[in-house]
Amino acid sequence: MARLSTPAAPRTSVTADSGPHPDAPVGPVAVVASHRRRFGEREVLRGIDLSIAPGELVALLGRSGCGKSTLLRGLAGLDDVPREEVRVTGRTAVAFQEPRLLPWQRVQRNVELALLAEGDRRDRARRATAALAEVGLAERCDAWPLHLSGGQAQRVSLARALVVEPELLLLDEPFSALDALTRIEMHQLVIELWRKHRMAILLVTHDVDEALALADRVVVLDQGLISYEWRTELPRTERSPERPEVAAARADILHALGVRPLPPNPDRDPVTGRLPHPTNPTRSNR
Ligand SMILES: Nc1ncnc2c1ncn2[C@@H]1O[C@H](COP(=O)(O)OP(=O)(O)OP(=O)(O)O)[C@@H](O)[C@H]1O
Repeated sequence: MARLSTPAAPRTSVTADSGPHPDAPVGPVAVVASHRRRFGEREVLRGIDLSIAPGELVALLGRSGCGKSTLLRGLAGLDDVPREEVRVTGRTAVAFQEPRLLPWQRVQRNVELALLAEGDRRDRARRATAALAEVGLAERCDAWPLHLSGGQAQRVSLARALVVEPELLLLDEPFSALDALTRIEMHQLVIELWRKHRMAILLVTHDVDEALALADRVVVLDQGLISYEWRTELPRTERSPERPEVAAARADILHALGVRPLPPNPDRDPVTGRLPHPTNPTRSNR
């Protein structure tokens, strides 16, 4: 992975309710240009162009196997990609779908290990403690990973990513294995952390509603190419699914993903909207 050297300069806000840190560089934190990736005979990425601004929160949506994680791995420096195709400025950190904690190390040590090349032992411990407090786990520093709930383990994974103070945080479906309520709490936590630290985030997800609720920009990947983009400056508190522009974006994104809308019930009267007299009560309100 190549890193851009960019001059430090102030930058204007990219969103309605957050934006880059005042000290953030003026240029993009990541630039992907005509990026292709082949595994054997199969070309998984067929010419991706994507630029991520400092402080921007981008959601990457796509069907299973379309190449989302491949693109993320290239950005994270976990794949050998040509430097002219994938350039990243500053630090990156990744949180995956599985927390990937070392079970033989306590929570605190799992987070400290992300800093192995930095500072002295006391500094690493202090930063890990602070990161764990930020994700609400100050009390669990001495716990073993096996004693954590799924949501807690995912919080540790987030703390381990945050502790390196990334300019670009890469999240690869980090909420998909969580129950619905824990997922909502994690969404709120990610937004709080993002507002506070103002790093850019690339969130890989299958969940259209999660993407619409969290992102400034939703990018759809289809058959190795970006097929659709939606940008918004709507504050997150005003993105109810009923809002016409959100509903329209949802329909467009589903269309871009190849999901066809449910056809209207042919039994319903097109003028009155009423269904015929219910001979079968279980069908009466479909
Ligand atoms: N190291 C590899 N070697 C061979 N094939 C690979 C490798 N990594 C990924 N692939 C293939 O590339 C394709 C895209 O994989 P990728 O994991 O990027 O998809 P994805 O969109 O993230 O899928 P999912 O949503 O299911 O996680 C898949 O067909 C996968 O099998």
